[in-house]
Amino acid sequence: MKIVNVAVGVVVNEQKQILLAKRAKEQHQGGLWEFPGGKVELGESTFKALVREFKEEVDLELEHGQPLILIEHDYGDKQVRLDTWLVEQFSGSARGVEGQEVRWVPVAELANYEFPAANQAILQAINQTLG
Ligand SMILES: Nc1nc2c([nH]c(=O)n2[C@@H]2O[C@H](COP(=O)(O)OP(=O)(O)OP(=O)(O)O)[C@@H](O)[C@H]2O)c(=O)[nH]1
Ligand SMILES: [Mg+2]
Repeated sequence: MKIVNVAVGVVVNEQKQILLAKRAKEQHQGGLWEFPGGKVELGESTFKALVREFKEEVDLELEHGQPLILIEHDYGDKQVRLDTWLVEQFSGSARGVEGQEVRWVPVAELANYEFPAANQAILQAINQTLG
């Protein structure tokens, strides 16, 4: 099966809160919380894809980021590679452009949210880096 390359952003604000968005019911892994992001297009760098997706989905301008963790996960119906970045430099104020719920969540409260299975490794990396 073809693997889907996804750019995922863990955006942290000055209060050490992380931006989450709720995936729409009809999307893959719908109804669960996610770190915003999306599919990398042909010829696009991961960070460029991340900048584009954050503007499209939550209206934030990302300025700088660093690689956090690369995860490959097989959902059975879909195989994904989540190239996950930590972003502390950004501007704008987050809103759900596609009508999705968005929320700034303190690192210590992330455990209260339901994520797709692939995200467990991201949560561990966040705890190790910011926790
Ligand atoms: N953005 C994002 N995608 C994730 C996360 N965890 C995870 O397994 N995924 C998976 O990564 C895949 C691609 O993400 P996406 O649906 O956001 O892609 P996209 O924005 O280009 O959306 P589209 O397919 O509606 O155009 C999905 O299969 C999704 O289930 C996460 O934390 N954030
Ligand atoms: Mg997306």
